[in-house]
Amino acid sequence: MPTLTKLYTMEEASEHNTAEDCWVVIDGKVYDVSSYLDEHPGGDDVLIRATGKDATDEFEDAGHSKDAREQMEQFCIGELDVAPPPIPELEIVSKKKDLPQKVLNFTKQYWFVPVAVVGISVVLGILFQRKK
Ligand code: HEM
Repeated sequence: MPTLTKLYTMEEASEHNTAEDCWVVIDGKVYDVSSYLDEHPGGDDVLIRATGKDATDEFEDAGHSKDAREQMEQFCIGELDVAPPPIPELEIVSKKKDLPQKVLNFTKQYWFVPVAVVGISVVLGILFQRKK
């Protein structure tokens, strides 16, 4: 049967940052080490200082033994929720929607072209009529 892993955000985990209630995040997993503070051979202060952030580097730097790594599993209470940030909504812009506005702008800009063509045609027409 699949086991459900509890997920915690870093914000949630970092709220547990005291000697009575101390969680650390190591390699994507969340550990409640409150009951272990007094027993930790490296001291309780290092654990309290390791709260509120990813303490993987500090944990690895201390060169923990295989024994220590096996021991830590009993304090694991869940995993870090690393949901990707939400993708900003894309605005769907319809090109067709802009078309009437574009036609209007074009017409406003070049209204004189058809007027000039008609004008010139009329003038030329009159001139031809006179020549006849
Ligand atoms: C559930 C988490 C942890 C467990 C079970 C644990 C366990 C242990 C154990 C058993 C030792 C003795 C040496 C060994 O066997 O490796 C130790 C030493 C030490 N630990 Fe941890 N530890 C934990 C987390 C951390 C974290 C997060 C840090 C650092 C921020 C840390 C820093 C140290 C240091 C500095 C030592 C002393 C090393 C030395 O004296 O050479 N530990 N730890």
